[in-house]
Amino acid sequence: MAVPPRGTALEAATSYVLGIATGAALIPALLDGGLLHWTAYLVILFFFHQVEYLLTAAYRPDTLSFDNFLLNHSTAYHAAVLICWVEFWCEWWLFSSSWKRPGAVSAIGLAMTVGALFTRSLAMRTAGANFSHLIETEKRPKHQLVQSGVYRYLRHPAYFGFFWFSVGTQVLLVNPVGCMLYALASWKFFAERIPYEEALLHDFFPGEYTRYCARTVIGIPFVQGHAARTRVPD
Ligand SMILES: C[S@@+](CC[C@H](N)C(=O)[O-])C[C@H]1O[C@@H](n2cnc3c(N)ncnc32)[C@H](O)[C@@H]1O
Repeated sequence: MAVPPRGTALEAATSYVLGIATGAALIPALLDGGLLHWTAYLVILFFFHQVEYLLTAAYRPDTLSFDNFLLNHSTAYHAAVLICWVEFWCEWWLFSSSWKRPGAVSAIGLAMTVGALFTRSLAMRTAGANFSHLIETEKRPKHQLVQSGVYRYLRHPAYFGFFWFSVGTQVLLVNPVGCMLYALASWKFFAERIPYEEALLHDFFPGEYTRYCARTVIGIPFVQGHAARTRVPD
């Protein structure tokens, strides 16, 4: 089958059709096997990656590429996904009749992933053209500091959504090892990325970003922002 060119609407449409067709074919068999949580995980993961691409296509078509699916962003991500799949299937094989079954824990995980996906999508929509998957190191003339909507309360709603989504997927799968691994790996990633991004934003919007930081929270436990470089004007 011919592969559509990268970064085009045809590519997005093809992946949608393939994803939905494959998913639709698998879902009845998975549900018959009592794998409601695994099915929900696959569906929500599919939507997560699609939404990343489609919102970039809508608001930042200038940066659009296959990378915006966030499928190939790091080896660590692929390793984490592999470990969580291995954990799920080993535990399912051993404990499918007891604690590994879908129940209250997976319902909490599902609520976490849906809430986190919603928050991240809302952030991308609110930030619009000011959002980019790669941190911009030069201020574009049209770059404005977004302080409305979900950014009124959360300083990094997209990162907040990503962090809780990643942990939520492991709660949904009732993966104790995956929960710890994803929480630690995501935490480390954002504990390094957020201060770096904030240092740049202090430079882009001197004073204004400091005042904005003072009235907003990050929402990822124990992650600190970057202290202001400039004095807050009186
Ligand atoms: C991947 S986006 C993440 C945005 C934000 N940290 C969040 O979690 O919602 C990274 C880009 O967003 C920009 N950015 C972050 N916060 C912003 C804000 N409040 N207003 C405008 N641009 C922002 C940064 O300059 C960076 O290039």
